[in-house]
Amino acid sequence: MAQPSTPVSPPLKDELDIVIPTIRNLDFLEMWRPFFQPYHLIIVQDGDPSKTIQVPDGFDYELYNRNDINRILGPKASCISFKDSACRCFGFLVSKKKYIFTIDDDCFVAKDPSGKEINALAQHINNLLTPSTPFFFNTLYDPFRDGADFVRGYPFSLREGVPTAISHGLWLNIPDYDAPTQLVKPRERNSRYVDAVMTIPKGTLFPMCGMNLGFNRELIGPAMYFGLMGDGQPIGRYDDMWAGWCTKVICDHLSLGVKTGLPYLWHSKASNPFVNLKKEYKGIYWQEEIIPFFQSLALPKECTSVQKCYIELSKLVKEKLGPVDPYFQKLGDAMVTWIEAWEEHNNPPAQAASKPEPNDKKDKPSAKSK
Ligand SMILES: O=c1ccn([C@@H]2O[C@H](COP(=O)(O)OP(=O)(O)O[C@H]3O[C@@H](CO)[C@H](O)[C@H]3O)[C@@H](O)[C@H]2O)c(=O)[nH]1
Ligand SMILES: [Mn+2]
Repeated sequence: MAQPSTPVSPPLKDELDIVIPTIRNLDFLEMWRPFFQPYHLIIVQDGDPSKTIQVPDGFDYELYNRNDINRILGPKASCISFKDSACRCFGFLVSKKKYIFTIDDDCFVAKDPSGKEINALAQHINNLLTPSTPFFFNTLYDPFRDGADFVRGYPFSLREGVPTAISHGLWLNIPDYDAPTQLVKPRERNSRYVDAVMTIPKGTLFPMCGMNLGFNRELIGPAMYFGLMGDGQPIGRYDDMWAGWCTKVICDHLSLGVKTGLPYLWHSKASNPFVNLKKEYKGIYWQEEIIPFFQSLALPKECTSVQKCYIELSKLVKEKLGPVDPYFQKLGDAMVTWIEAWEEHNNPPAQAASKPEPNDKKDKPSAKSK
């Protein structure tokens, strides 16, 4: 007699949080319910904290607004952006899980060329649980994928690969273009589905987009700071780019891997290119100085942890980019504040026996699932 099959637990069910920055409603979750419902959500509500964001029933979540961020971080809340999707990194900081998947609230389930709905989360998990190959490019792309392998001439000494820290997914429909490109190509849509995952080679930077992103929080979390953007800042929409450049140079230094390609999701909403231009324009010319800075960066061998790398990076940002604009002095300081906040919430000093238990009411979210 056939044995009843034991239900298979969703992969990393208790080891992964889904972080969503939002200024809108969260109806998009209905389409993701089959894939997301087993997982815990961390919702970072940006903008007016007095606004109530409805979370569809049946999801396990905690929701933080700006009042929570200020209460939980105190003065260190100054490093968390306001009125920019950069606020999502607060969710990375308060998570207690090993893995993070972050997604924008205008991103939906896409279909692959066969018409099958894509479980983007499962693909990110697979990307993160299989090694990367940053030191030698495999021309058949991801060698750890079913039906592929290392090609002839690939050194056997390199075939073990390295741990994967980041999985960068892509988008059908509205591509993540900058404002000038959006302005000249307002109707361009991405319909090209490229069935590939590849490791971004060591020494190569890339424009990391935050709308469909997975990462191993234990390997690279302290460097996933999305910078000072939005309200009160001279720049916006470079949050994920900044985090991508910082994390990539640190991954290269620590021999960790970054993958890009599958999974795709369906990006539905084109933000206003004129508004975006106002947010981006300084970044468009600053990056001509920022990229050579990251490309020429050499972190000392004494930097053996992400935190040490990041603190060293913050010093170099102030020293080398400070002359570009005083903003980078502020950003360098905010990078240090971020690490201090990260350590406070993730590696607190052992509580002396005599000290009272910390009042964890302080760290409670505004709202959470029933
Ligand atoms: O002030 C804000 C604005 C938006 N959000 C939330 O952030 C994401 C992305 O917002 P949106 O989809 O409107 O913007 P896009 O231009 O498509 O975003 C791309 O640019 C990057 C911006 O840095 C972003 O990562 C890319 O996807 C949504 O969830 C909004 O609700 C916010 O929190 N605060
Ligand atoms: Mn969007």
